Amino acid sequence: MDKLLIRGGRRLQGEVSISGAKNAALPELCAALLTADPVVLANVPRLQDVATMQRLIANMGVAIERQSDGRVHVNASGLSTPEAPYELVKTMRASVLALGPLLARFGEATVSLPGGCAIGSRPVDQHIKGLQAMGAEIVVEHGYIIAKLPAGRTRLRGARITTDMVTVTGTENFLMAATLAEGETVLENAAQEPEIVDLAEMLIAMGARIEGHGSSRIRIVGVERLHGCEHAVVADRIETGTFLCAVAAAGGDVLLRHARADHLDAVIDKLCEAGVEIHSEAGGLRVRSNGAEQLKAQGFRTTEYPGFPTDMQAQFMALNCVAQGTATVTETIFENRYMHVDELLRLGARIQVDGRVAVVEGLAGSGVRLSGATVMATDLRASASLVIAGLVAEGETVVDRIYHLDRGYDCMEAKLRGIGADIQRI
Ligand SMILES: CC(=O)N[C@H]1[C@@H](OP(=O)(O)OP(=O)(O)OC[C@H]2O[C@@H](n3ccc(=O)[nH]c3=O)[C@H](O)[C@@H]2O)O[C@H](CO)[C@@H](O)[C@@H]1O
Ligand SMILES: C=C(OP(=O)(O)O)C(=O)O
Repeated sequence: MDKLLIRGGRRLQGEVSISGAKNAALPELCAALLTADPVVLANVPRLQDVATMQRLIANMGVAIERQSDGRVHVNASGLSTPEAPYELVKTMRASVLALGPLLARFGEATVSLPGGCAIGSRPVDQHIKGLQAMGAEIVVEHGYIIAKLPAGRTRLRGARITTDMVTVTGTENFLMAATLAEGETVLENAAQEPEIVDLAEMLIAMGARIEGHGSSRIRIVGVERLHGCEHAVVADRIETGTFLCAVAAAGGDVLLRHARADHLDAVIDKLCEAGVEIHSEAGGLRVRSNGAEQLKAQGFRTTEYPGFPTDMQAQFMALNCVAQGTATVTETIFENRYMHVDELLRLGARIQVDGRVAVVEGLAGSGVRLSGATVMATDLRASASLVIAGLVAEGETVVDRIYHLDRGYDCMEAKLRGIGADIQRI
């Protein structure tokens, strides 16, 4: 099983190319199931979840092929099996995104309850409730969501859907399902993440009638059919934020090519308050830092977009561990997203967790540094936080179970090595 060996203490210098967003590419691959025409997705990141989604879609009888230039061609004209079996979805939350498109185009879908990061119980009750409001008959049996249209109906019907909480993949499922439904669907309390906007733009390019994406109220008027399109996946704001934290902690001067500051305001504001220099320039985002010793730890509270993303909580916490002062972090989205804390403690971090609140006492100025050790990745962003900690720890850090990291980062260690980190896969 692969591990990462990191020798800490190197400054980071040069350029990194930010890949397409995992959390946009995955729904967009599912959106290709909504049409029998060819769809081409460009800027698709090379990562395990995308490979899993490709297998899942191919298993339905769909032609799907990745080209060497990062384009993925999908042709769902021959889709024969509207099913997502457990074996293929157990590692990936986003597999639930097959439900809306399959139901909308074929009137039936059988999708295993999804896996993904074990950061909370992560039910899909809102997805089911919303699709039921659109006329689907749904039962959950033997670990599968089995959905179909009632006898005599060929299309979902538009509905007003108000979810109990803001849900990203829930909003994406309803958005995709509603494009082919009869009549108007209004999504209240919709997620506003850039990945939702990117998906909506792709659907509009396929002929969908959508307005309000990027706000909490999205209106969709269903059409009878969608056509093919070519769409480029938006840059990954979480990969961007991860590299910003890595450079902030290790110190250095790096250009993040293709990165978009406008999708990461909450994180960039905190990094600037900490003392990191970040500005947009031709081709991307420039980050400069004199290293964590010079930075001030920052408190934050994770919330839905445009607030501080839960997917950046672990990486920013690693930075706080080595900065000056004490900071309070509150995780409001997932009830079990502090699994990196025990591993950071193994490296010598000072963190106390009480429920959803973590108090981090930064080591800068204390005369003590993080010291390299063997740690275990427990989920995707936890893995990234351990890599950041390893970049600044004294001596060697070995991060075990990096299959979590490979789920969601495109060649992370190669990109870090390219800017001077001493990191290798063993
Ligand atoms: C593939 C993908 O895009 N994953 C992202 C997506 O996950 P995902 O879409 O799974 O997260 P949600 O936005 O749905 O979850 C938000 C909260 O709502 C709860 N909930 C959600 C749906 C539901 O039916 N019932 C329910 O109780 C969840 O348990 C969680 O506490 O958004 C999360 C929040 O920004 C990110 O951390 C994930 O990276
Ligand atoms: C939690 C994440 O992914 P997933 O929803 O796919 O588990 C993530 O991307 O940080």
